Amino acid sequence: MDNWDELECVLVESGMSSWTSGGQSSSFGRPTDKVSSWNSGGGGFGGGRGKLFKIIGSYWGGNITGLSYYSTDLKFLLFFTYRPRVQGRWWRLQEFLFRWFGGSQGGRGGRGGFRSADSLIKYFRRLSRSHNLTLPPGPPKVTYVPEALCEKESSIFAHYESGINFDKYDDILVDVSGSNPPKAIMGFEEAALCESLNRNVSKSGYKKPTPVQKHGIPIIAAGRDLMACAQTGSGKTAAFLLPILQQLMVDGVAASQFSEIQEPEVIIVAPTRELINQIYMEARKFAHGTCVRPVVVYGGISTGHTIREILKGCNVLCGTPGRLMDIIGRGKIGLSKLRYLVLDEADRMLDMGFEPAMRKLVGSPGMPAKEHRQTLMFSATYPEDIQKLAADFLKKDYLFLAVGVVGGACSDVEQVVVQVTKFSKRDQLLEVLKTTGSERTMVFVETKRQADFIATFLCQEKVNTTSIHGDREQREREQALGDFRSGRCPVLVATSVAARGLDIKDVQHIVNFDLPNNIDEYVHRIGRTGRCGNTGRAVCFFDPEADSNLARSLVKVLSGAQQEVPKWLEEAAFSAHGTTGFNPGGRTFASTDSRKGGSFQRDGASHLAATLSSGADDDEWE
Ligand SMILES: Nc1ncnc2c1ncn2[C@@H]1O[C@H](COP(=O)(O)OP(=O)(O)OP(=O)(O)O)[C@@H](O)[C@H]1O
Repeated sequence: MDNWDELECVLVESGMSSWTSGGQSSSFGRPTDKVSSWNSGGGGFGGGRGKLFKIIGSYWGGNITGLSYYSTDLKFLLFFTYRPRVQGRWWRLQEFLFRWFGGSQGGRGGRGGFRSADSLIKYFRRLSRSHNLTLPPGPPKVTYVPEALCEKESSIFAHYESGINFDKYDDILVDVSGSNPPKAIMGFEEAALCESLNRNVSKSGYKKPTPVQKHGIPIIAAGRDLMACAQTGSGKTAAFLLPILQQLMVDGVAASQFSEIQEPEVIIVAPTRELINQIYMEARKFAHGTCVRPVVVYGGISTGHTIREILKGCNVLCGTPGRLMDIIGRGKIGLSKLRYLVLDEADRMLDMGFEPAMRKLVGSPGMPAKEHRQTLMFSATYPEDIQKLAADFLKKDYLFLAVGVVGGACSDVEQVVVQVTKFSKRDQLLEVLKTTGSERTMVFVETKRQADFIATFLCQEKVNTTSIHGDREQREREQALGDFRSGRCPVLVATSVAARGLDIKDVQHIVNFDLPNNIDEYVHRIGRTGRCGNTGRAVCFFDPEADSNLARSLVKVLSGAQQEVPKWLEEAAFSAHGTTGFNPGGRTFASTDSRKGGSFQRDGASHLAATLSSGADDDEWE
């Protein structure tokens, strides 16, 4: 039952016919006859009462991925969600059931009378116990092992050049709040890095630090906790890796190859497999030729392989939350030596989906209390409610570093908003792609199904396209990213799984085919281009029927990044009620540290609503 540790199940009485016929019409999705690869063996699972369950298909709606089981005796549907607490699906499932059973939204009648989703769930739990149901076996073992990495220096230090606007970083306003911040450095030489780190920095093509590095490196080196916010593509990764590696070098760590339990000094977490892998590659690059050994763990690859890698020695453990907690739970990782905990894309790591996992991580046996470790958080966006929550993880005197406007889009990205209708989008996408030619373009859509659909459509139109989303196997995801990086497929259709952190050379265009529900997600998506002083272009399809809730925040992001705001969008914004607020600071820089109660205002409840309704992305994340 190992794989089902985090699993919850619920029974839904009757309603079978509507499900099998696909007639269910909840806004949360609909059942399909798609059966996940690991359960395609069909039904006949032995339940508490023998042959009770038969798989009728996998339920994957907009927000939940789960499985449906049908009990012929009991006339029940049984839903499972895989690692729901980690991935935030559980809440959605509750909400779905609540509505379905006559909760706040009325719904399908059914039992009704439940005062809360909680009481509904309690009822299902009791029901499940009274029928002595047992869970089916978990998914089969994942056997995928990624190709061994190339050890050639030319590959380790491969990088792209910073762009013409790199020096413009010097003009960005920076605000450090909190007591006694250390002085910023002006060049890498002031960072007092050891020889091997200095060598690796210059082999990476870094000549001078970006603002987040100028301020972040001395703050971390001074042992302070940090919440840092800087625009996409401005070098946050090196801002935390360099001072951490430097300290490890000073203290002289060496990964032990002979221990059954590895005790890393550093844990870095990030929300997606591809991003954590990229952070690992950066750590490997900067640690090249030193005694520090980084290791990466994430879902979709063989656990045995992962454990073998860890047991070769591990100082810096990079992981996605699910696999990280799994490995810690298996007793392969001891936490007592941990000195640094880094949350990249920290606002994502602390929102509804991941917060429980992060709390579990910091509450794990042996994990040093926050007073005895250094906790570092980085992102380009920081909703105020998340900032408040983040403070739980940080020492009281943490520093808040804001480079530019918190949540602001990178001004090196030209943003164009095009008014569309649901039905004109595909043709308009083809029009856009005619102008981009073979230049690398990422097309963001809202659901996995849509990603498959659009990728297939583009292939039929003879556009070399690949796709990445959470339903693809890890091997396929890596292949897709590889094909896109190499230019074999210059168009990548992606869900929000690729919105954050990915740093891919020469991505010149972003198309928001579907707008996300959350403006922060938009900022991250368009930040896949215009990185490190380079310029890029982002086209956004705006369907007034579907996207009006984003109009106001979009106008604010556009004007904050000195972009042209179309008149029709301004009008739409004027008449619409935005679901998400956005720092209206725009031209004048304003303090954005929530402790100051500064001018940065976001309606906490509405952010929550936006997070909860944020499309299909939740089961995309690790
Ligand atoms: N000082 C520097 N000089 C030159 N290149 C740099 C420097 N710092 C970082 N880079 C490069 O800039 C690119 C973007 O850096 P990075 O991925 O760390 O940005 P980020 O701020 O984490 O972005 P995101 O918010 O999208 O995660 C990388 O290719 C990185 O190697």
